[in-house]
Amino acid sequence: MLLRLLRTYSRAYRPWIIAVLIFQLASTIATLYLPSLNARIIDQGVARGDTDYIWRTGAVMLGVAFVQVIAAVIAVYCGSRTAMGLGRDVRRSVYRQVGSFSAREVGKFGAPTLITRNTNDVQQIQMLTLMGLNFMVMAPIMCVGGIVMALREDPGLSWLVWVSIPVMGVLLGIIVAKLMPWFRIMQDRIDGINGVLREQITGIRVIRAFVKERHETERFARANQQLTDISVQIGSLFVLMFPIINMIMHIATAAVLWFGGHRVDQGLIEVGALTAFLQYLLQILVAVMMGTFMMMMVPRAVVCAERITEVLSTEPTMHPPAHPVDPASHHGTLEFHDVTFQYPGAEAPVLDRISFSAVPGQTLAIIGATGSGKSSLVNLIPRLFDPVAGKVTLDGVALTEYPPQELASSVGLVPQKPFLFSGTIASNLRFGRQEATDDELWEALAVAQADEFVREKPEGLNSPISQGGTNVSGGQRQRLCIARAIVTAPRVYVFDDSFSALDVTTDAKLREALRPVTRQSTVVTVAQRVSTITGADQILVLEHGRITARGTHRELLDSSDTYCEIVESQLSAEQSTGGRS
Ligand SMILES: Nc1ncnc2c1ncn2[C@@H]1O[C@H](COP(=O)(O)OP(=O)(O)OP(=O)(O)O)[C@@H](O)[C@H]1O
Repeated sequence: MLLRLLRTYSRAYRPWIIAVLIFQLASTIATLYLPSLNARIIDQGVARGDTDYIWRTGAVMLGVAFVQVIAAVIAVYCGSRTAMGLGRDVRRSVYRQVGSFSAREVGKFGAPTLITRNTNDVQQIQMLTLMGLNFMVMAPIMCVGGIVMALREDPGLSWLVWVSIPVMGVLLGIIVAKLMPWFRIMQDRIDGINGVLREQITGIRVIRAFVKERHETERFARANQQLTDISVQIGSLFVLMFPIINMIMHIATAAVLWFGGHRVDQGLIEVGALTAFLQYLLQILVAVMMGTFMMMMVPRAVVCAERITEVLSTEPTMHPPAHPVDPASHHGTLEFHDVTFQYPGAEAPVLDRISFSAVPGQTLAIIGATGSGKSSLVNLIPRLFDPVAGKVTLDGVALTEYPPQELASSVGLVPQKPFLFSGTIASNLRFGRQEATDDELWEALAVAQADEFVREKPEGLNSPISQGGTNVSGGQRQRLCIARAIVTAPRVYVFDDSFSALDVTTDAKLREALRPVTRQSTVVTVAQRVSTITGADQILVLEHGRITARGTHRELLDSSDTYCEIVESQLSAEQSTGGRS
């Protein structure tokens, strides 16, 4: 998974990677050459008192060291560019993929893990690439080159090399095998803590209102402790790792000096060669150490690559049509034909064989108990979900065959939970139609009964809006969302309980102002308050996902007991008796 991901995304950086290889090779060869030059200075210069030789070889050493530094700097630069670019590309792909997800896929993963996967997980891959390009090239060359050079200096001490490397290798294998599942748990726990934090920050007001701070603090503490526990567990292996490597290096040094000293004594090698051998052995072990460091990162990166690939390979269930059909007319006639809808994983459908049609210039209202499926129904209109059976058409064309852009500009949804983006009031209002003029924005605000409070703000249309629109009140947010839909001038307006946060007077004024604006359009409105839908041309009564009655307010008062119950529970006794007579 990791290799496939790296292979795919490193393709664009081939020239840079080749440059890294060349310069790392140059730098490593230079590093390997230095101890042997040093040995020659000792054996042929110092031991024989040949100052000229020392100067000449010293100058060569200086030149080699200079080449090594320059090559290393260039290699690190190229490696960093590659790693950062690769990270950016993976992030972009994940972002695009998540952008193509329908609510179904987003619901399957959950927002916190999608965020972690596109930030923390990609960062792990980026780090591995960076370290890999810097160390993974250098470490094997240094290791093999070091072995060759060390054996050239004294084959008699070669057994020291053959013993120390496998010891390190076995240790590494054990540790990497242990780390792999732990890293998977760690990434899951990062998801967990992100999820808790996100929920708590979003619901901070509710938490305070219900004095649940202590409970929530404990919940966070639990998630935090779980992450800490696994981090400590992983850390304890890291802590063990480096002393073990150090110990092996010290034992190897002592062994080289002990056995090498005897060989010098016996005249089998010279002091300079012994020094070079020691330096090579240490270089080999440092290379193994670097490899170890890399290996430590690999298990975590493998887990991250799996998680990223899972996102990238998830097929969005909602496809844009292969051959989009442009409707012959653009009026806004909306029809549901025997539509059944079920949430993924749910046991039963939430909408059962729903059929109705709504025509331009008319208002269709949907009323029903909480949980009866009103929001689910209207969410099908902008194609947030697709029905599992039946079809929804707009001007005679099934939504599944609509060009996505066309559908987006045809349906203006004001969601139940109004949401604004960080920016300004103007940038939010222009969300659906960038070219709208300031005058048009003010007109929309006036209809939405929001112009007054916007005018009161010193910066007017340019007043800042914070993420989610948290710096305006619930009612103001709702009105701005209504204004945003008006600016788009869609063929179908969908108001999902969009007037609930407004007081009765503002609600009435807004409705009055909306009438001329929506004259040419179809209006679908979900309402809790009967008073807001009495003027609707058609009212659907929804019960457990089924339409149990339909008609105008008057017709329903005569025909639907459920509707009458709702009316009686909401309107004053005077109004309801007046209506029945
Ligand atoms: N994302 C979801 N996944 C699974 N089930 C869901 C999801 N959203 C809603 N439901 C379920 O679908 C049913 C209908 O919900 P819906 O939100 O459409 O009702 P509603 O009539 O709009 O309610 P309200 O008036 O409270 O907004 C409920 O039983 C709800 O639990």
